[in-house]
Amino acid sequence: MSARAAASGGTDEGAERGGFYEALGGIDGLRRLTESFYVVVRADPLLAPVFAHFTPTHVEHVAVWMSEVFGGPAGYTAELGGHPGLIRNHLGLSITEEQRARWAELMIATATKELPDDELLQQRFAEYIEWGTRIARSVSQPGVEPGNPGPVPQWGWDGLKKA
Ligand code: HEM
Repeated sequence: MSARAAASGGTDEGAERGGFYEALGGIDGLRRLTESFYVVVRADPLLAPVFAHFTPTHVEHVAVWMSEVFGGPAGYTAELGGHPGLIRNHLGLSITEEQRARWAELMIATATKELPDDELLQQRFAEYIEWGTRIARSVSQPGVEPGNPGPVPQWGWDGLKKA
């Protein structure tokens, strides 16, 4: 194990692979992913009605959010309300488990087409999506008072980084 990995309590994996955000292809890679994803979502009978008020900025904002989560620039915190802003976007949507699971399934399937063909990268990305969609669903239920969710979560080669 490298000194850097040992110091952070992680494994060698991240230290040897470079940044997770860079490996994803940076903002361009994430824009390709979100653009493709929402084409599929809007053709999906279960999800199309959920995204009836869809706007093109939605695609860009999801790419900016993911960039920050995966170690890129902190644009969502700087300009789009940070973690509380992301939570606010989902309040009151009453996302069902079926809708959450479909969203996750379509995003993970799109990632296999649009993101690099790297097993660990695809696995960590899928884990983030399973984790993040559960939070989106949970805060979307009626009557939820979000409180302070803290800073934007950080996700990398070792999964969720401890704050
Ligand atoms: C990792 C999981 C998720 C992430 C990162 C995410 C990200 C985002 C972001 C960044 C926005 C704001 C877009 C904007 O500013 O226009 C947003 C809005 C929205 N999300 Fe999510 N989302 C997730 C999961 C879900 C799921 C599972 C659903 C439903 C099945 C969902 C439904 C929506 C809807 C309907 C909006 C638009 C709300 C509105 O503006 O009226 N999201 N999401």
